[in-house]
Amino acid sequence: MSVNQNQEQRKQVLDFMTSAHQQFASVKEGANASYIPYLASVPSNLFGIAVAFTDGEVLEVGDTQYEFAIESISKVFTLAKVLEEIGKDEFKAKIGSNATGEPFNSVIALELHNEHPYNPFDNAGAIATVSLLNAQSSDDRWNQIISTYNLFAGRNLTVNDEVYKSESDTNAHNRGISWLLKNSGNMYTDPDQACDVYTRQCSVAITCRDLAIMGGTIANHGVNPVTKKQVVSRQNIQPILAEMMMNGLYENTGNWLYTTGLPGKSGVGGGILAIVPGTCALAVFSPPLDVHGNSVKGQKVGAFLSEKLGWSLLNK
Ligand SMILES: NC(=O)CC[C@H](N)C(=O)O
Repeated sequence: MSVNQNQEQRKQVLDFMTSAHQQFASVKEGANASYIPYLASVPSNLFGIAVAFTDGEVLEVGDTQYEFAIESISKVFTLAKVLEEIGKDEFKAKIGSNATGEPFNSVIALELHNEHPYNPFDNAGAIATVSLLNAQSSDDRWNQIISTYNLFAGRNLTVNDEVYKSESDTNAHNRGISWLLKNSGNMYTDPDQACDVYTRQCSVAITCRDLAIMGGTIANHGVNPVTKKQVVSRQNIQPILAEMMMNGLYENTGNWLYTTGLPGKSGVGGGILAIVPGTCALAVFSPPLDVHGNSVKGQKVGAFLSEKLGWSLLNK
């Protein structure tokens, strides 16, 4: 493609991002997560859209520099690290790749399956995934995780201490899940340590731009499009995208796939990530969530841009 054609296409993407922002800014549906007190206090009207292309160009509209809590989107990047460590076959045997159809923190889902986790995005599987890292100590486990995230983002990320404190004070349910996993032999380190490191990973502060670049690394077959560093091997991209496609937005994943045709992942901090393999990643930040914990505006932007720009993988 000539330079001019490429610039023309990028302008078209930016124009659609701008019209999505204008069109959906006034949407009032949804509510901030409130079960983590800090998240309830984030201004609900913040709204950012960023797209990172595999050549490293990043387009941004709206509040793309505001730092928000990554929450469950972190699960994608810890999954990547653990896949690198133990390989996809062992991962599938120990954690899995099917949906439970239940909420992300469901204990019933765990009980229905002999307390075996089902996938890395429900909390049970996500905490078990953290526990699978071969680490000498809690600090070592944490350092392995944050250094992976830094490679995905191409900069040093930090934990939002207020989020971490708010979440640590209120994570008894997740600690309960961790001990159930221990009970059934599906916890590979001290349950409280795994839950604490998991809580810290959910408290990492990212901007919408960071999230687009982190996703852009997946879209770019594991190579960070900005730093050009290989962060995850190509063979692990398909398992990551499969998990996203199957359960990235929990019980609303089917509706998301129906409208976008793309693997996605949400977090209760208001972020949503969508991957267009080989092309780009879309990141949206808007705190009000649907009842399943997915950003309302994020889902609308994903559907709109995928349709306008022909991103769907199910219509090639
Ligand atoms: N879906 C989410 O983003 C949930 C993450 C949150 N830290 C929790 O464990 O409940």
